[in-house]
Amino acid sequence: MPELLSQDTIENRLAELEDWHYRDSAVHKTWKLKGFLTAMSFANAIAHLANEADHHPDLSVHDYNRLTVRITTHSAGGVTENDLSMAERIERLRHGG
Ligand SMILES: C[C@H](O)[C@H](O)[C@H]1CNC2=NC(N)=NC(=O)C2=N1
Repeated sequence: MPELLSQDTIENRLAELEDWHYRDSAVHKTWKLKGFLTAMSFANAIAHLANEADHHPDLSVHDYNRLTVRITTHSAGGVTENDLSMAERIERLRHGG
């Protein structure tokens, strides 16, 4: 089972990523996209990535054009390397990496 990371470790890693925050035992970010379908498409792209990695974030398309992603490791009850790694992969996806 992946181990829980300390708040310091989590915050140091998130400092390398734009607009990601640590709260309530999870890392999360909200994007404002061009429109509803853009937000849905981005959510779907993340869903494919997540399924491949077998690590599944909470995804919420809300307020017309916003997507909120919340990532935690359910089996560990908090943030592990798997969550930070997924956040980094989502950023690369978003920036076409
Ligand atoms: C069997 C399978 O690997 C587990 O159920 C995985 C699936 N996806 C998961 N996703 C997340 N976010 N946390 C988990 O603990 C988790 N466990």
